Amino acid sequence: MTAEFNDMAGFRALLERQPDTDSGARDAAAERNGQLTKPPGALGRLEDLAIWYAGWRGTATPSVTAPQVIVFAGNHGVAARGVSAFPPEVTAQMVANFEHGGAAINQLAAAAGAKLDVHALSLEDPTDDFTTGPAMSEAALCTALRTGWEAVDETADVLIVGEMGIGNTTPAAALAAALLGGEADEWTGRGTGVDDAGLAGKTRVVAEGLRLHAGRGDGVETLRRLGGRELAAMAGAIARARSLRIPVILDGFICCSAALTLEKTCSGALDHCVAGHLSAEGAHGKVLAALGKEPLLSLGLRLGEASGGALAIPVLKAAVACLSGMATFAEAGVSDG
Ligand SMILES: O=C(O)c1ccc[n+]([C@@H]2O[C@H](COP(=O)([O-])O)[C@@H](O)[C@H]2O)c1
Ligand SMILES: Cc1cc2nc[nH]c2cc1C
Repeated sequence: MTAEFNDMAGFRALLERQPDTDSGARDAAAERNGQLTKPPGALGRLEDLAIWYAGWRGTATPSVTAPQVIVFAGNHGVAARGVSAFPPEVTAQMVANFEHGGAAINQLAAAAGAKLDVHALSLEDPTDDFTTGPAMSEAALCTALRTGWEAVDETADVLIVGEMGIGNTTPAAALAAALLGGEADEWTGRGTGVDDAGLAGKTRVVAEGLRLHAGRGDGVETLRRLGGRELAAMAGAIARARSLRIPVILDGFICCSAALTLEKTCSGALDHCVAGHLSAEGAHGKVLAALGKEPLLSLGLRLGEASGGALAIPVLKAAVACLSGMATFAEAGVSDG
């Protein structure tokens, strides 16, 4: 569907009038969970996960049958500053690889029974280098937000968003630093594998960006100044999923920094999201802590492209299958405690 906003003010207004969880369905799911044939709490975090999902889907006995994974790709002016171990042309090359089925996410999405969509955002036109000015105009930001918004399949029952963008751990670090505070070096890491000199240069680039843009506006304005097209598209898709009451599994550091811009614009904007995994990029854990989200998995991944989110789909499916499919003590004739 066509997005319901034309400018940043319209997007902010939309974030403020998003639907909330269905507390009746959530409470009914919690009630049902308490009657299932297991000691109380014995399924650990799977129980909270399934109850959370039930609330967003509006039923005490939901199912997960239509997961959608979307990978957004973008290029970054700041990549010219030598912040990545790989050259910018790899972004478009990897998009071709996604389209030919050769990337990790093709296998992970298929293994999880998810549909995979890929959206490349103006790869031939990188964002502006944020050390010299804002990364994007308002129009460019809104075009990217709308790409994300319109990419969400209304019939999906869980959404995973991820990204591909050489250099994008630099804007992700800059966004996290600008919105959460602290020095640049607390937020930069090796990304695709920069060496010590590369990491030092990347940290200087983030510090330059912070001097120019930190404290100049809310999450959406900071996204315009320090973000990138694929980050904005992820934010737009996360917001659209909320409007459709589609729960979201977040991916790694770049995905969560993009999501953070929504939370900083409108508190509670990520209530329909869970953290799929903990990335090996060190600052990811700090972003998740700031968001109050505990990752479902911790497998040492630092790939992006929605990989950690996709890996969490089977965990969600299993949690929801238990909630909806298990027998109660009464049904099974098992004595409760
Ligand atoms: O998801 C993560 O936590 C993650 C951590 C490190 C790297 N990446 C991926 O690597 C690329 C960014 O790394 P870099 O070094 O080019 O900034 C981008 O395509 C991301 O998908 C992703
Ligand atoms: C090869 C490659 C694949 C990726 N997938 C996500 N980010 C990536 C970065 C590189 C360099």
